[in-house]
Amino acid sequence: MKIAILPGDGIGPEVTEQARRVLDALDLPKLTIWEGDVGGIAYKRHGHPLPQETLEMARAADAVLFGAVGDPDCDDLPREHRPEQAILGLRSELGLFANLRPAAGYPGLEDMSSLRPEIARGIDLLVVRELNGDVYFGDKGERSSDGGREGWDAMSYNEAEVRRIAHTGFQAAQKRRGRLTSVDKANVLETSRIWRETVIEVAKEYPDVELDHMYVDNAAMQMVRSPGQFDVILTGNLFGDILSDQASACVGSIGLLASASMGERQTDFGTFGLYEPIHGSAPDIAGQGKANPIAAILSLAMLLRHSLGRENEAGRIERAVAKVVASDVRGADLGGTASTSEIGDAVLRQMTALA
Ligand SMILES: NC(=O)C1=CN([C@@H]2O[C@H](COP(=O)(O)OP(=O)(O)OC[C@H]3O[C@@H](n4cnc5c(N)ncnc54)[C@H](O)[C@@H]3O)[C@@H](O)[C@H]2O)C=CC1
Ligand SMILES: CC(C)CC(=O)C(=O)O
Ligand SMILES: [Mg+2]
Repeated sequence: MKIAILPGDGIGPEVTEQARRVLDALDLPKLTIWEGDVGGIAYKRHGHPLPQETLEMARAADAVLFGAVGDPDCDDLPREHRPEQAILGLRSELGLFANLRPAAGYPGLEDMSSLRPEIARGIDLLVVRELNGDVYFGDKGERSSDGGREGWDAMSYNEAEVRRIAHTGFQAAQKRRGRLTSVDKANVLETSRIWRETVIEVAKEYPDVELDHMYVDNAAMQMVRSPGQFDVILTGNLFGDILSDQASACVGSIGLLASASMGERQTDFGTFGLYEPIHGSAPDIAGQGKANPIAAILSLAMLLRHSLGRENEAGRIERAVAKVVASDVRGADLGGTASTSEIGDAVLRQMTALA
């Protein structure tokens, strides 16, 4: 089993270090771990945010554990050299079109939700976000116009792209509570009209899944009004990016939500994937020991489950995390004083207790 760890920038290395401690504590046999540069640090060391060597390492692995990229020092670089291009490049080069972002409330954490506790208690949803298309990958540029400089980013989806992510969404709903909400903006966007019609076509293959459609503006409102109504949310790259950050505040903190990015490639142990917290490099708290490493640790659990077939270990990590989250060991994001490494220590202690 080969895991490539790409810590990246800002709090990326801080949270990834705690996930690495958890991985080491599992003492898995026949595991090889590689580490590579990505993002702003890679640009500074190698002149490119996604060096060829890093991409090849990711390709050769069974799974990638990713931290975060983004560095204010790089804000003025041309787009192709900015750190964020590295994660977009990995997602497209590795064919990772399906981004799974689970968001579920934790008993004992309702007080930290941005919602009233009785509303927060009902959250148990999965955002299935398309990851290889939409405005992030469309034609883009800058031109002069009568109104000064004009930027554009083309939004597009074709039927094949929608179909494959729709299958992921329906199959996820079958394994959960059998409900799928497709989120679009079909009242005004051509992209969304194709999206909606294609999802309706695919739905015929999943008669056991209850499908509904929601415009994204309403979905954002419903997410804070009554998030318990959602089971699986199927949506595009941009809307999924935004709604999943919003879901994290409903749960309690962006430092809690993990994600899996999957494609079609099978490994000897499962499906190849890249696993990362949903948050970014958080330059505002980087280097201060304030980052919550739970999202990175839960990303490792997803990696073990989906790419390495290690359900027992994944479950053990998740149970340990639930105990820590329900305890008084909380970071600043959850109103506490525990540092990044103290939260890591607490997870390791719970893992030992559960062994
Ligand atoms: N996949 C990736 O690598 C991503 C990279 N980014 C990049 O990260 C940089 C910062 O972006 P922002 O918009 O500020 O988003 P962000 O997610 O890095 O931070 C948003 C807010 O949440 C807080 N936060 C984030 N993670 C936390 C954690 N684990 N524990 C406690 N608090 C946490 C931050 O301190 C900040 O106040 C930018 O360069 C952005 O492009 C943003 C999102 C994803
Ligand atoms: C750098 C962004 C494209 C990534 C992001 O915000 C995300 O995937 O959540
Ligand atoms: Mg995001």
